[in-house]
Amino acid sequence: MKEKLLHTPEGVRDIYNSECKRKSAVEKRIHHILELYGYQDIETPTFEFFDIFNSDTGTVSSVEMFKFFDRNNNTLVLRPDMTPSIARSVAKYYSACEFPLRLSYRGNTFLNNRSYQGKLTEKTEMGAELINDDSPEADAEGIIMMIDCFLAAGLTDFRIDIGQAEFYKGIMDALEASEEVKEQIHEYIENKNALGMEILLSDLSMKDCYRNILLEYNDLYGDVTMLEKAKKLTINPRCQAAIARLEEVYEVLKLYGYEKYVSFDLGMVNHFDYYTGIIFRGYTYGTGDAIGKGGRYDNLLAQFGKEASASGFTILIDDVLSALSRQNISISLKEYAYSLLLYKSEDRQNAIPLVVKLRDAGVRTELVSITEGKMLEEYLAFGKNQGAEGILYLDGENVTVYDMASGEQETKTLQEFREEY
Ligand SMILES: N[C@@H](Cc1c[nH]c[nH+]1)C(=O)O
Repeated sequence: MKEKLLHTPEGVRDIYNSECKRKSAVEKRIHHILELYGYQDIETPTFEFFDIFNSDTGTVSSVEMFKFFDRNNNTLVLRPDMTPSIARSVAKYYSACEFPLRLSYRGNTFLNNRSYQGKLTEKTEMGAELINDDSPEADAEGIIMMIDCFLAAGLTDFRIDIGQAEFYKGIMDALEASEEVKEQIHEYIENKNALGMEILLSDLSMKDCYRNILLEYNDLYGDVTMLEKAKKLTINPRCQAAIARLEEVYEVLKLYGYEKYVSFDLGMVNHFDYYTGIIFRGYTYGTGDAIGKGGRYDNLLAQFGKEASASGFTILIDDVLSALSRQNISISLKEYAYSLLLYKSEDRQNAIPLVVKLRDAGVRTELVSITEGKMLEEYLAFGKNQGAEGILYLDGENVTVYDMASGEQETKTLQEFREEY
């Protein structure tokens, strides 16, 4: 029975000790980037009414959500996606604002999928949304920030793939085919199944320009030169405009010197229906799935009563962390330098002013009273395991400093020690 009490449900887990420290360090760095671009923090609730995420929103499908009821029988869901919550909140609190609004967030999202290959159903996301700006610069800003966030986290080898929801929609809306056929086409594009597409199209009559583009879909991937090729394949004005937009975004990326990080993928299929323009995903080695996702969603806020353009992205923090460990990239925890101050209860009147002084000086210090019957060595081992860089031991009028990295120790009088800090 006791043993069972120690388990967590499938798909969720504890994050503790050094892993938790690494996670906080990465979050801190990413947050710094979001702040540098002028984004302001916002918090929304962990659960919301089901309607915020219903099928009109175009987010995760209903079966993938954790649902429950409140005492008035309203259906609630653990948020599966941060973006609709931000859209709801903006429509409510910034309804009259017409200027660019930059909001950033950190929060956990929940997907009720079968957890396979150790995939988690609870994920920590950090992201940013830019509302009331429909410019190519705004599209580019999300991509540029995602790159800066990856760099700040310590990744060096990553790639951002950029697609266009409008390009795909341009073709699909112009295509005279049944919904069933369109769904099949969607699936073949998503799975990059060129043979399936060829067989499907051989039985269908359609304009050559659409047939050609569907047959070439798998090859609509690569650097900016691929866009030239795609432009020649279609005269559809929506598709042309969609490509022109990508070219404009590319120009902005070049001004930042960030074009080296990006590739274009017109075969990228929206994972959410709310996207209306550019879509992008960040990939690195050591994780199969994207570690960052984003795009433009100009119709979502209208669902909550505010007509406003919007774009943004999110970074999957847990996946960034596992990529960093698989790539053997260590995260310096220097900014988290910390120590333990050990004292015996009879020295409390000296220990408290001392710990206050240390904290005032910016040293992160845990105050630990030594339990009778326990050995100092046991505490030193515990502190080392906790990642403490230094341990102080207050014993009457003396303070001994143990340097955990070098193993050296030095004893000073309390007076001498106070004068140093
Ligand atoms: N919420 C999206 C990412 C995003 C943020 N803003 C725009 N898109 C996702 O989870 O995939």
